[in-house]
Amino acid sequence: MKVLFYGVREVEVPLFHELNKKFGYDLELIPDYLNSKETAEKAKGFECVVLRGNCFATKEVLDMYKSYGVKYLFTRTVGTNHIDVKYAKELGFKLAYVPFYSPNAIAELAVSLAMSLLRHLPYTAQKFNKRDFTVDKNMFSREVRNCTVGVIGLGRIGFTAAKLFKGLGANVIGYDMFPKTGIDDIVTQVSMEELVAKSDIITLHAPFIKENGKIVTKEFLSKMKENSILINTARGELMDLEAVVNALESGHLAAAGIDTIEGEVNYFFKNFSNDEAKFRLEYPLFNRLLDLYPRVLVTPHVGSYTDEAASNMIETSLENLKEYLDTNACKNDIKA
Ligand SMILES: O=C(O)CC[C@@H](O)C(=O)O
Repeated sequence: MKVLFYGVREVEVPLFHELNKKFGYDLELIPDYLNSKETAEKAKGFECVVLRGNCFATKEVLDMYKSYGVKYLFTRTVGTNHIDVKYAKELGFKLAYVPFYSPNAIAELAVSLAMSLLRHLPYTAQKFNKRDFTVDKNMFSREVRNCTVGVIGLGRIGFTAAKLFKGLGANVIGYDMFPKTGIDDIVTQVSMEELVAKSDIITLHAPFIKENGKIVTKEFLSKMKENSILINTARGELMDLEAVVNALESGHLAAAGIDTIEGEVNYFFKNFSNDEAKFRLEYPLFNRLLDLYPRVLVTPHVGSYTDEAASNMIETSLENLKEYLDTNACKNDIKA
């Protein structure tokens, strides 16, 4: 079976070949993201196509895939909001996703961003890089054990982040739309209002559900503690970016660590360093955010870019296909 994988990074290629040994598929690994007619055309001749985040399976793309004879449309991600699932089902595609992979990948990034900002590491490193070795009041830090960390979304990733913060000594509180059992020794579950009011660091680990709208709004930010830190390694759509930038610029928020931004497909994974002036004109809001460095750390959606997570995502996708081929069904089918 010929299988096309989009968005394959160089470091992943040996993993694909190793993990495919037990399946023996005919793999085509391409670095392109599915974001244009040209990239959709790359699926000609393949029965199975596997996407990643920022690969958009729109109605137009799905019609093209259908005409090419693609039967299996997978994503090697937890999130599925880049696929028009309803339309894909109508067209009869067999769908699958990766319901979980190493939760530590994302949770560790969230903790790293939070700790770097809490200890003012980017500020300090930037100053030292300019050969200024003086210590100033901006480097004075709170210790995380004297902080309350609020975790929004207590699924596998949120709970792993909670355990890591707890291990560092923080007081960890959490909120989930669907309260969890068996986690009370790690995280105290509270209402969203209480979490927002009490947290020194808030970290988002919820999926983006269009019908529920954004979590981090102007109102949410106004209720966050003065001098608190916001971390988002989940989905950019969860926050009103303009409101976040305003809260940072006004000084109400001390810092933010952000791995996902609404509309990130426009600039993540591309190099604008030779045309910064044009880039600034095109994306003024994103540039206002970037200009807040070193109080703001932005990373290009690399939460899952780790050895363990990449293996999990590839292996589960290959297994999903095997399950479909063996049984004509798959436990990781995407629900409409
Ligand atoms: O494909 C990626 O790079 C990230 C995917 C990640 O956000 C997910 O939903 O699993």
